[in-house]
Amino acid sequence: MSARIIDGKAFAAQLRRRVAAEVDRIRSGAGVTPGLAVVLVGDDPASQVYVRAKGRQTVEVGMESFEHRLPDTTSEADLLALIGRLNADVRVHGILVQLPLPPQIDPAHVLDAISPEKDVDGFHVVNAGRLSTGQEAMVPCTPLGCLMMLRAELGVLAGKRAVVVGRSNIVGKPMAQLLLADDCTVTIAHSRTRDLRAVVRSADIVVAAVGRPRMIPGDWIRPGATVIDVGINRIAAGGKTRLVGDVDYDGAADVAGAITPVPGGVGPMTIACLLSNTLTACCRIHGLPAPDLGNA
Ligand SMILES: Nc1nc(=O)c2c([nH]1)NC[C@@H]1CN(c3ccc(C(=O)N[C@@H](CCC(=O)O)C(=O)O)cc3)C=[N+]21
Repeated sequence: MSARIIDGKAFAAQLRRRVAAEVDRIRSGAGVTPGLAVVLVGDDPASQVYVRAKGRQTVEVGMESFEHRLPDTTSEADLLALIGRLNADVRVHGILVQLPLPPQIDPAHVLDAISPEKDVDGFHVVNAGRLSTGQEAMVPCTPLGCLMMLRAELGVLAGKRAVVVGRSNIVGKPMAQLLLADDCTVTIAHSRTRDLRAVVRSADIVVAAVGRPRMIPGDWIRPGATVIDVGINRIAAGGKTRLVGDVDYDGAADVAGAITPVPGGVGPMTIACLLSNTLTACCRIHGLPAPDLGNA
């Protein structure tokens, strides 16, 4: 066990304190209170836990929280109508529609209906395009949190070999764009990658975002590498359940230079970045200088 443990929980608490101070500043200075609307369709228990955590932390940093819980029979038209109202609501600066959505609703229609400047998830195609062309964007929360932890751990990332395992629109692809913008040499690996072990083994930075419990063994990690584990997988363990990442933590911690734990790594940073993005969105909407909280 030699790796430094990257304490995402402490990191997130620190980011929330900075967000809270900025919220205070713009409330007293400009008379504006940032507001975040979270929409949950259906009653998936894990989603309810996250939505509750988001609502609580939003209020804790001094923002307004608007929660909308809709039945899992909600039609796409009704959800789009709600998004239209939130787009027009001047108290709302950020809109998050919790994914996944029930099968009768096409997530692409929903994400495209959210006004890009209120798209604090950064999932709208306009924000994806802006990120990939180096323009000011709303950046997806999970990769943004990973980038902040990497910068804090390593300082300058330029020239590092980064391997992102996973090519999802919400983590893998935007993560690769952020690392590229920080001048890393980036490889995106996935289920069809040949000799994944050798590819991962070449990396100074490994970001694992596949959603398969412990699929990356410790002996794939280059000694001294920095490992960011995005996976949050619930597995059965002795009659109970526990959370594990996409990386075999115990094995990787023996060889890595630094590693994020699960839980307590990327997850808490995701929510803190959501609050940071809401503050950023609010500042942009009101023409206020957006604070630098280590954003992309
Ligand atoms: N539009 C949308 N945006 C999201 O950002 C989004 C989403 N939909 N759908 C679901 C996923 C999941 N997600 C998590 C956030 C924090 C933790 C988190 O803080 N986890 C704790 C553990 C919590 C536990 O014990 O269950 C940790 O890793 O330490 C986990 C998962 C955001 N998501």
